[in-house]
Amino acid sequence: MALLQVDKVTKRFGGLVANHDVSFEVGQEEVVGLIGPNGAGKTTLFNCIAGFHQITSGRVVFDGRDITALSDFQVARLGLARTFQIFQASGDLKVVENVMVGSFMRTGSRTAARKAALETMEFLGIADAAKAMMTELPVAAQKRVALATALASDPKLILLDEVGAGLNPSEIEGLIELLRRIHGERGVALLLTEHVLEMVMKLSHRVVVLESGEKIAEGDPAAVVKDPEVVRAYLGDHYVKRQQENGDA
Ligand SMILES: Nc1ncnc2c1ncn2[C@@H]1O[C@H](COP(=O)(O)OP(=O)(O)OP(=O)(O)O)[C@@H](O)[C@H]1O
Repeated sequence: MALLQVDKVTKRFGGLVANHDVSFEVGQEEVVGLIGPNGAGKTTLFNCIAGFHQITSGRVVFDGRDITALSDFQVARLGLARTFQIFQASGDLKVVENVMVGSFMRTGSRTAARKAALETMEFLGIADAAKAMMTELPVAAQKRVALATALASDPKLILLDEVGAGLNPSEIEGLIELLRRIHGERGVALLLTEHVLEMVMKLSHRVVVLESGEKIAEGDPAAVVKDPEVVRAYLGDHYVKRQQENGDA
């Protein structure tokens, strides 16, 4: 059985339908990309899955359990972690204290939470920054702290909301490597929404495409980016032309 089942999810805000009848699955240890133009409904769908929004209709099943009616906190406790588009770390806290917010999902002990946070930071190569204040870190390091906070909760699945935004090409490469390690060495499944297509293409086993709240395509990343419907709705002809010039198509 799939780790995550999104089953005919619809989310309305008053008269606006942000997600309409969206269904897809994420397998155990799979990496799935969720792409689409601005306003397509990607973040809303994340919020529906993670228990931040009450969905209008449909069902979300995680690890064999119907989580549709659960709160964000209950969902996180079951092993479904997320990062936010804008990282809401507290600037008043040290880096390690931010990461402990994640480890407190698993333990009530401050000592154990601190130990788990430090181990996770070691794994992600940011142990040196443990005592720094969040505000002292550059953007790329803050993204790693966001990942560490999610990973410290010992999740089965992490939802990544535009973690590549604001990073330069070499920082993107570093992030891709890190996500590969989180997936490969920790066996964590990933669902990522991302406008940095290179990340989606390099990491995903499968891609789901949303437009105006509806799923318009799903499949192998290389095939999906050639789908005429996806080109029309999201990528544009210039993307296909550039790929052809690079000999990738
Ligand atoms: N809390 C809300 N109340 C009302 N409308 C909302 C709310 N959140 C999102 N929307 C609307 O739902 C639609 C989908 O927005 P959403 O942020 O999910 O898209 P997105 O695909 O994540 O976009 P982007 O790529 O720009 O982040 C938009 O029309 C947006 O204005």
